[in-house]
Amino acid sequence: MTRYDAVVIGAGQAGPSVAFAYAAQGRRVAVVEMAKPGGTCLNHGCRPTKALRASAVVAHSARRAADFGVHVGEVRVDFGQAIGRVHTLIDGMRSGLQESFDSTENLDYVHGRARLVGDPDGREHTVLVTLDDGSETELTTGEVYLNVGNRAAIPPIDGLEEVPYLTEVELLALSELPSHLVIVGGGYIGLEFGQMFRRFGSEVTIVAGGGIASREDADVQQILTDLFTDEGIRIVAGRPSRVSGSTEGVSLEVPDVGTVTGSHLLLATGRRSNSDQLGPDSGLETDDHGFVLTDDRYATNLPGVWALGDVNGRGAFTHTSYQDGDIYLHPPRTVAGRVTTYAMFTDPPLGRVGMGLQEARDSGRRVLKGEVPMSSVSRAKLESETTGVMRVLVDADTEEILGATILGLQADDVVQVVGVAMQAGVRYPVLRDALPIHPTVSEFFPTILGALEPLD
Ligand SMILES: Cc1cc2nc3c(=O)[nH]c(=O)nc-3n(C[C@H](O)[C@H](O)[C@H](O)COP(=O)(O)OP(=O)(O)OC[C@H]3O[C@@H](n4cnc5c(N)ncnc54)[C@H](O)[C@@H]3O)c2cc1C
Ligand SMILES: NC(=O)c1ccc[n+]([C@@H]2O[C@H](COP(=O)([O-])OP(=O)(O)OC[C@H]3O[C@@H](n4cnc5c(N)ncnc54)[C@H](O)[C@@H]3O)[C@@H](O)[C@H]2O)c1
Repeated sequence: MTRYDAVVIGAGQAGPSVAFAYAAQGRRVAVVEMAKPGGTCLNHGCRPTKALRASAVVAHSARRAADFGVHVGEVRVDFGQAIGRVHTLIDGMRSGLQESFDSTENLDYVHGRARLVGDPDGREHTVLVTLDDGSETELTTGEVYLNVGNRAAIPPIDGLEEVPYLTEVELLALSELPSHLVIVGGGYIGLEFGQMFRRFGSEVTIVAGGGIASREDADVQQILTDLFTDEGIRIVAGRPSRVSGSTEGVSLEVPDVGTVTGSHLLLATGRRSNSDQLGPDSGLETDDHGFVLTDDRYATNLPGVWALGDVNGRGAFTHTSYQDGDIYLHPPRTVAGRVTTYAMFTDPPLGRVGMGLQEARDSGRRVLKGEVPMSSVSRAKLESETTGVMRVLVDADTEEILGATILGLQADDVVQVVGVAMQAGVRYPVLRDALPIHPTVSEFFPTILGALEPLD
């Protein structure tokens, strides 16, 4: 048994910063990680996918090069080389993080699966760690930081246990390009991977319950549907009822649609909390989805146990998880009132913050809407990237900015202008009257906010 001042479970986005800060203060800290340091984002999430996306964007640009007067000859994608580049980048980042753990005084990095036996009085919690050789070690502490994240949710489809299927983890481990990738799920993961693999040369079919990007405004769904269809991706609206093996690889029965076949099957139907990995004796209170309930400074129902990152259900992104650690380390900051800005990295990307159209209609407020199609934005025209729309919603009475939806060139960065304004509580005339740079996408905010109309 070893005693620590604090134990961090999960080396994802939030826990390491808490561990490094405590170790620097001379406190004795253990970080327990069952997989690889860096969690989902570094190993099979944001970073490898955005590195791979860069290859897909280059392939797409090369195919369009002649439109810009540049002649490159036949475009051939070497998937092995593209994924090799990803692994080199990620391996380098991961070893940098591992070195930081290994070289930090007062910090022990423990590789194993942790179970929590929470002390309801908060005096002494026990963390039981199953090590790689199957043995168990016991850590005791007065402070536990849970940073255990999420994993892919596997949908209940008949026959699934009899066919090989992939989540993002196995997809990113492939060294050969699938000839036909069937993706179940039309959310962020399904769309980002679907477009990339199509651009690498796979046939791609997306089977999406509720259609693609189903949480977004209807026009955004339509633009993305048209874009994906134009790129040769087949979109099937429905939920598979049965999966089986076929000569090609897999075969899915989709009610009212028929049979969909492909060589590989990727499941991207949402995430589930890893709180169950902490064992049955944690004593933690969770909601119906397994997210650990916390107050605005991440305290759980167990005194001396805090939950940071995806596992607290207050965000589902690397930036929200990382910021949880930062907020926790800087009292009296709290997560209350956080404005979450986020992006889906299709090409072009979708940038989002605050309300969409339906939420604004349902809000009971008097809402004004300003929008322009990307085809009117000079920068987009100059770069021949005119797909998309820019939209901002504001409250007619209070002049609050309620939300923005930007699908188009550089939307992942551009939307942050609105996100910062919302977080700062800026009223829309301030953004309308600010001086933007020409020719940028952001220069259209004054135009949009100068021509607001009532939301129908
Ligand atoms: C394909 C994909 C693409 C994504 N792209 C983006 C993006 O572009 N931008 C973005 O902001 N977000 C993106 N995300 C989401 C982002 O990766 C997560 O929101 C983020 O990683 C959450 O961080 P976290 O620290 O809360 O958890 P995680 O990063 O998941 O870390 C949790 C860690 O806890 C460990 N763990 C769990 N249980 C135990 C246990 N019992 N014992 C020991 N260790 C344990 C896990 O092994 C893991 O390493 C993407 C996700 C996926 C899957
Ligand atoms: N760019 C980013 O920030 C980024 C990228 C990827 C993932 N992520 C994070 O990961 C999370 C999970 O992404 P995701 O794409 O797996 O989930 P999601 O919740 O975004 O989308 C899942 C989709 O699958 C559909 N679906 C569910 N069950 C189905 C079934 N049985 N058959 C057919 N369709 C079904 C749903 O209708 C939904 O549209 C995101 O919410 C996000 O937080 C973020």
